[in-house]
Amino acid sequence: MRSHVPSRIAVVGTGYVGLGTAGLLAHLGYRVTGIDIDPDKIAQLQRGVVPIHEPGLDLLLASQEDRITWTTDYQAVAEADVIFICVGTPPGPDGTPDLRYVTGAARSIAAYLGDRPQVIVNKSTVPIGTGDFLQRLLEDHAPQFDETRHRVASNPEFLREGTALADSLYPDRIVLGGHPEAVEVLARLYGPLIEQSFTAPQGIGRPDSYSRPAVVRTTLQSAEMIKYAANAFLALKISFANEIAGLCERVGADIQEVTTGIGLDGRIGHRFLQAGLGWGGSCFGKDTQGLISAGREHAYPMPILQAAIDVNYRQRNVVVEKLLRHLKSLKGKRIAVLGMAFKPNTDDLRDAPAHDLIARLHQLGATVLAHDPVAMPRAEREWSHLTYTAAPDPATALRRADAAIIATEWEEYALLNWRDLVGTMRQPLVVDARNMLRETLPAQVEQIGRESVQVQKEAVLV
Ligand SMILES: NC(=O)c1ccc[n+]([C@@H]2O[C@H](COP(=O)([O-])OP(=O)(O)OC[C@H]3O[C@@H](n4cnc5c(N)ncnc54)[C@H](O)[C@@H]3O)[C@@H](O)[C@H]2O)c1
Ligand SMILES: O=c1ccn([C@@H]2O[C@H](COP(=O)(O)OP(=O)(O)O[C@H]3O[C@H](CO)[C@@H](O)[C@H](O)[C@H]3O)[C@@H](O)[C@H]2O)c(=O)[nH]1
Repeated sequence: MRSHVPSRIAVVGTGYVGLGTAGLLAHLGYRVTGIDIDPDKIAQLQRGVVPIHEPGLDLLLASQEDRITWTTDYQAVAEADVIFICVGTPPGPDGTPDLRYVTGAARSIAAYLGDRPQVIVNKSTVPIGTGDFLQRLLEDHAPQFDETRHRVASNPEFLREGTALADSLYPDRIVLGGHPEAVEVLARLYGPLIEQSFTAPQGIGRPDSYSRPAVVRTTLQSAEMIKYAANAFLALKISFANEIAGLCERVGADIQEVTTGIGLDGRIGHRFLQAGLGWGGSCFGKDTQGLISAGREHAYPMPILQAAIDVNYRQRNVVVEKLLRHLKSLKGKRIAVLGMAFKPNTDDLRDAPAHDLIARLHQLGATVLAHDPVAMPRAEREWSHLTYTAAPDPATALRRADAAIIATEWEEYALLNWRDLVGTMRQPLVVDARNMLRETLPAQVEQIGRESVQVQKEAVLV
């Protein structure tokens, strides 16, 4: 295989990563086929309906409709120069990533590999060694397999939900692992991204300070490890902030001031030090567990990561403890939960802290009214096992509530007229579990890692 110039791309799996990848590559000028085994999802995409909430994605995909085809048929693999695997790798019961979707996708790809140079790229987050496993699987199952033509590569994805497009268009780095020829094909594919020579899509302009991504050319194993280690480190940083926050509350320090103070050290930085309800989502929990399970396989305990996980899930109880301190018992109490998605600007509910919060409040006898600006329809489908009443708006959730909990820092919650809304509550108690409120409230306001603010004090929360 010599490093050919790619033009046709197949993207296998049309979730958050697959849709982002398809939109990005089409925007860079490639012809893209998005393949998924879920016929409903493909039917929606064919009708121009984007099945997830991701700001700007619908506009981007609509602008590229001439370059992207959506299908359940793997036939397009035969014509593709580069095939991206973007399927899910959910955790199994012991935290080990379940590779059944990667294996399924690889077998389907194998059946259609052509007699031309092709790079098969893993974008899914996979255990270290999966690239080699994929190579062997293709060798065993692809009738046309030829290792001089067909190469496996790893190109981990670093996008965040809610800011997926900006993260994809203006990444800090592009990691390319595998045989140097395959890496070169991918470097050519990403040429316009590396050079930043594309026109910014509508509404997603280049950030002022941004210049170009770094390109990391490495082995399959190191690329796979970079992805896990990056997520583990970010998760660790958040748990560190939350652990320090707990002590701040006990010694009279203020976590917001403390993280500002430590973040100013260039070696530490401000990002991912926001204390609160802890991390959720489909990645941090899964990938920290995935790394620990890789360690277990090699009889290598990873106590720092285990501690980060323990601190994270303990954080979900901190909020309930704060409520109990004020209300004594939650039996018969009416509690408003604002925010259900694991973070703002997404409707993703995977491992969302609000889930555990709602379950615990109900278990303790409370009546829960929950609201989210976009995730409620999805919660109706995915959280049918939980007991709560969906509130059509924050005002309805707060009316006659004994307490309110802000579980997700949606901008619209910061913009609410809290003074008036607090007046409609049965008791003026707000647990701001994301430390987002900035105004003086006629209420008892509890934040994380900061002194609780009393009604009488009318203090300004900064
Ligand atoms: N969500 C994120 O923000 C994010 C960011 C970086 C990396 N990742 C990683 O990327 C991978 C995908 O994550 P996601 O959140 O996009 O997943 P997702 O669950 O949203 O989507 C996965 C898609 O793959 C499809 N699929 C499953 N088996 C298939 C097959 N054999 N052929 C074709 N399609 C198939 C599913 O129907 C689904 O639409 C995971 O490994 C994840 O850890 C996710
Ligand atoms: O200072 C912080 C930053 C984040 N969070 C929480 O952490 C979780 C994850 O947030 P974020 O990382 O912004 O979103 P994800 O979409 O989960 O993105 C992470 O996981 C993806 C999947 O692997 C990676 O691609 C990204 O680089 C990585 O940031 C959310 O619940 C946030 O509320 C905090 O509590 N404090």
